[in-house]
Amino acid sequence: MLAPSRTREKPPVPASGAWREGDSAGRRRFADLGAFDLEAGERLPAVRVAYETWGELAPDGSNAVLVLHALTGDSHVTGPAGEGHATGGWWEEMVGPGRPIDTDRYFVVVPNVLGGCQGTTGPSSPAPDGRPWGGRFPFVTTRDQVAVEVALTHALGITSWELVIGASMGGLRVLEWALLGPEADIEVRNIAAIATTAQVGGDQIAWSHPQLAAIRMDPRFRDGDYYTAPDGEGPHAGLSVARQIAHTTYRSAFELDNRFGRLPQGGEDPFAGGRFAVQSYLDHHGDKLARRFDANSYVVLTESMLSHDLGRDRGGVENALTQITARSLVVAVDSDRLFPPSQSARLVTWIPGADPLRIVTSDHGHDGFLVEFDQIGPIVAEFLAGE
Ligand SMILES: CC(=O)SCCNC(=O)CCNC(=O)[C@H](O)C(C)(C)COP(=O)(O)OP(=O)(O)OC[C@H]1O[C@@H](n2cnc3c(N)ncnc32)[C@H](O)[C@@H]1OP(=O)(O)O
Ligand SMILES: N[C@@H](CCO)C(=O)O
Repeated sequence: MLAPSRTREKPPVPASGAWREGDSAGRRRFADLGAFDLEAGERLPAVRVAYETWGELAPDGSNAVLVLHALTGDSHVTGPAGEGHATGGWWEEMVGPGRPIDTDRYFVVVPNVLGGCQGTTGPSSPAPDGRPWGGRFPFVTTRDQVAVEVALTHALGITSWELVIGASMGGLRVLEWALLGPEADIEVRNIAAIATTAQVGGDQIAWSHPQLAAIRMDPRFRDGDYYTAPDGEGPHAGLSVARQIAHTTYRSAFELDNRFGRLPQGGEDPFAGGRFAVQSYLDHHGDKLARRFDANSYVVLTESMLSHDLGRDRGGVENALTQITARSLVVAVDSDRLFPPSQSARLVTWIPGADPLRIVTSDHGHDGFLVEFDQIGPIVAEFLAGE
């Protein structure tokens, strides 16, 4: 895991003049933030962040909201497909004019995460020698990802966040933000941590293990250096299998049994080489991700999630949680078997003054945060209104 851990005294703030705003692509804009020393000891000599914004920053800077996406999400939290985006926003019902995170009122910023494949520096970005980083891309932690988001915040001239909100892997960063933001002189007034945890545990590491193996064992993975492979092919099969394993954990056993049960897929016969419908469903989600996501980023981001331990170098999880000063909302999905409600309850127990745990009722498991807008929307709106 991590090389000898060292506590960063302050997240890196680029020296004056190191930051410059880059060009844009569609709605996305780019910020070049300079070099970053990573928690595990390596250095990224040049970090670029792709981000999108909605709304206007108030003259006193008091209305900024940071939305942090999950594993395969991106900066396109709302808005139509097109302008560089293959799909519409992944939290369309949550962010926009008159929606729970109201862009008529708030200035909403959504960065793409460090290590991803949507414009922020990641394994497919060029290394200093001009070739893609590929398998040479360094190990990054949740804290490194937040350190980059802290630098983006400074670069945008934002000194306080009214709300930092995210689910799943986004929620991991929300919790780090609650501690690293104030250390970097950025006020974090409210946090909303949805379907997430303070410390990735044995069950989550276990589910990740065969996903990482599926990608690495694909002969087309080539130790991560497949971008320039002669046949132009990457480890799509391995990535698809990884997604199928993950997707099973994103949905509930109840849903899979009741929605698909033992139904065969279309005209296929499962006893004669055909598939059950649930197998076809997983094939579909696996193939769809393999067409839109980079396998190296999947590996880097999965490993960054495994690094997540809010208590590392902070005297343990509970001690770390007690240092959170933001007003805090914690939301769990009752059928989430990946980030179970017990892990959310732990947050509420130890974050001083946290609102009572809000439980979303859903058959859809962890993915409830992407489905149950009728419940999550009012919960977030009520939390913001209650400030
Ligand atoms: C913050 C972020 O995480 S952003 C990333 C979010 N997006 C993703 O994760 C992309 C993957 N998609 C999903 O996980 C889900 O579609 C969600 C969570 C977005 C929405 O959940 P639901 O509305 O319940 O969708 P569901 O799980 O039923 O999947 C629907 C898809 O499965 C397909 N499907 C359903 N049954 C079958 C079957 N038997 N065989 C093949 N395909 C099937 C549907 O045709 C549909 O395909 P499409 O998405 O290409 O149109
Ligand atoms: N569907 C979500 C699940 C992980 O939270 C994603 O792909 O990011």
